[in-house]
Amino acid sequence: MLFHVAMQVRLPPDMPADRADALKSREKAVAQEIQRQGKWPHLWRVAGRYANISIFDVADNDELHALLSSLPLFPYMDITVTPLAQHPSALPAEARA
Ligand SMILES: O=C(O)C[C@H]1C=CC(=O)O1
Repeated sequence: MLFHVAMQVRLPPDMPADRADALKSREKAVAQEIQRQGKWPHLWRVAGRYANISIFDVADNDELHALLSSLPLFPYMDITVTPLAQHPSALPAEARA
């Protein structure tokens, strides 16, 4: 199942820089491991914001929740999930230029 996921990071302004840096470093390692597993095929920065737009490819809602809640920044993110379904006008990838 594909999910569109929008994450807005909101670190507390008074969080010490070394704590924030450690969280971001751990976040990167976990995010890249999930990508290596093929479960996070798109990760895009939203220009001008500490936010991303992602596509997750997972078995079900429970797996998505497990992955999102495993992210070290999870307590500091507002996350909006949109389940994706097939569009009847969408060409299969192999039919596109
Ligand atoms: O920076 C972000 O958008 C938040 C989070 C998502 C992946 C990652 O490495 O950090």
